[in-house]
Amino acid sequence: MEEAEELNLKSFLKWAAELGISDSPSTCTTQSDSCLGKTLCVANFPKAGGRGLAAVRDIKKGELILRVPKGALMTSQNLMMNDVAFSIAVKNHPSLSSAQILAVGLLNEVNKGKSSRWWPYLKQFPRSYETLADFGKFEIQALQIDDAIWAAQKASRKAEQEWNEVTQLMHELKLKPQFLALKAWLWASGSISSRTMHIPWDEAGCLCPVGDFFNYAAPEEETSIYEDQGAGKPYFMQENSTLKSETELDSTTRLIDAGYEKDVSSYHFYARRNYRKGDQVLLSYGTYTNLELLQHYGFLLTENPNDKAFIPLEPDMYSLCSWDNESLYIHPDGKPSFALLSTLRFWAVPKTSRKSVVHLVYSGNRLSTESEVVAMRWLIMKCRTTLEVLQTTAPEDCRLLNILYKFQDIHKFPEVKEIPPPLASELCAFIEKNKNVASEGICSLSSVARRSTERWKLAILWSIGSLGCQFRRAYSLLSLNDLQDNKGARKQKTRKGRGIGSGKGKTAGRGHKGQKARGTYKFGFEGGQTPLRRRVPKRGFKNPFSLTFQDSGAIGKQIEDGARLMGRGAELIQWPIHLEVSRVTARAKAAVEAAGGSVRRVHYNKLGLRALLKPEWFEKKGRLLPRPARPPPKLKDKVDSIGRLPAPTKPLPFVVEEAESVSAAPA
Ligand SMILES: C[S@@+](CC[C@H](N)C(=O)[O-])C[C@H]1O[C@@H](n2cnc3c(N)ncnc32)[C@H](O)[C@@H]1O
Repeated sequence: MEEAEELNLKSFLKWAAELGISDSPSTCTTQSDSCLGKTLCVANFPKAGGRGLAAVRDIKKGELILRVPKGALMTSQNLMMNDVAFSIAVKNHPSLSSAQILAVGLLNEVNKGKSSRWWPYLKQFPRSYETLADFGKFEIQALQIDDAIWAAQKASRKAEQEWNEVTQLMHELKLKPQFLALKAWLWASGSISSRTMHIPWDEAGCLCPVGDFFNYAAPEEETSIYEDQGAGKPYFMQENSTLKSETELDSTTRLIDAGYEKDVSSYHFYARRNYRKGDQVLLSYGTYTNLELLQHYGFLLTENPNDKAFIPLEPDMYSLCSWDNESLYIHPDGKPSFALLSTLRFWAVPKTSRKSVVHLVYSGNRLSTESEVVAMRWLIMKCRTTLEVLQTTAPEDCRLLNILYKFQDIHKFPEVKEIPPPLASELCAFIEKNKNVASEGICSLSSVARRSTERWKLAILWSIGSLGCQFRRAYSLLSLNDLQDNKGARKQKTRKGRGIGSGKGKTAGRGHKGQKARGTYKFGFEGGQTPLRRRVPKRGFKNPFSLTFQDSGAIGKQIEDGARLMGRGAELIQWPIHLEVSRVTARAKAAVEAAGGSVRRVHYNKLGLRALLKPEWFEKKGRLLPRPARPPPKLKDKVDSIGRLPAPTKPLPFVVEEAESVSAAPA
């Protein structure tokens, strides 16, 4: 820092301390020489915003690091209160916006020079800005992309129009001729655009001494959630929002890093994260794309997580899209936004099936690999055509950037042959127009030309860094598992035996006669050799005549081949009971007979058992009940009688009639 600048800064910090600005609000600093030094100090960060504020000690997240009282804020209200002439003049121009009034008020104070109470502060303002409104025609064209060119043209048109609107007021205030010029107006409106902070009572905001020394860092994710809800503005920048007091929000849950606090009538700045001694302390002005940063603040971030490259759709796609154009963009990593992706997925499915997939698309689902590939191919093609229409390629832009850096660093002009052809004519014209040749033949750039190169560099940086990267990254959207064959790369399957015209119609490529021509053979046939099922010896035996009896405790379970009475619990039988079962064990029989009862082994075959247990089945089918089957000779000794069908309703007459029934049974 030069000596004069250092002195100016010193006197500014003293002036600020007198107004009550302090970086240690909790300690009393009435007679201090500087408002800074306890928590923050002014430092230079060439790679991150130039002049900024650094931590002089370790700072914890959420700590209050700077307090600016209301009286120290430069607002239209404040300016009018201290200048009656300005206040009267403004009242005669009710159509002016609050930002215009603040900008005129700023010029009015500059016009007063040293007699202005804000003079120490005004000397800290930059001499010029690089916002889009300051871009000349040449620099605007260097942006290359239509949207950006249009935004820059609109910004400079708006600035000119606002200047025309305030000229009358500036004349009434009798400003010096240099402050009536467009250049002065651009400076004033650039200051308002890039240095003001939000206050709830004035849309134009306020100029906040020392507070406007904080450089910018993009908001972190949790902050942006809240910002999204406020349509792109951080919470503290939204209208009607008053900052919650320190007591309402504890330091760790604080969502914002600066804001006006009504209850203490001051602007407060909080640390958004932990800082080590010497770190630059940064502030989030809001969520901005690089083009918006360029438009409002005149700088770009090399890594901006909030950057967007907007994608215009084809006319037929807009009818399928319910999102506004603002949400159709590519992220810095090249991935499409949710709105863009779902619109493309919807467009990629055939018209007839769109109705059935609409809910899937809007819940973020992939529909099919084919539609995904179609959507991504369209996006890649769009990015490619956007890049192809640019006048210069990325490597050419990089070369040009190098040349422009050389301009400033060593004041040496490149040989024309070093310059890539598409740029040569522009660059040569620029050099010719702007070079100053000193007596020894050494060339240098005028200060105007140097500022112009600054903006030119920003325009190129934007087009290669911000926009180009996103479009180029979009190429890598397709992953390996999305790959598929080109059309025609797969041969159609030969359809055999479908007409002689195909050449494979008559014998279908199988030749004449024989097993191969007929082509059908038994399952397991191995061409005549001993088949596997005969080569391997049999193991085990399954008796197809075996019967499975449930034991008599299984009454209620499904009975398969009959019921067998077992001896378990035989001691419990104390009354005479007469039983018919399929089989009985000796112990069970002895127990039943000991109690005076009897057990008889009755033979039913499977069908008979079914008729015994489920006679209704036969009735339902309209079939007659079968006749009871006789036991096979092998089982003759194992049964006492054949069963009876239908099921007996009365107890069997034992003892006397038994002999008769046996003799009546067929042999
Ligand atoms: C509120 S002022 C911050 C202090 C400013 N550096 C100064 O010296 O007065 C905003 C301006 O600082 C610069 N700036 C802030 N953050 C920046 C960053 N991260 N990278 C580059 N420039 C930045 C831009 O020129 C912007 O217009």
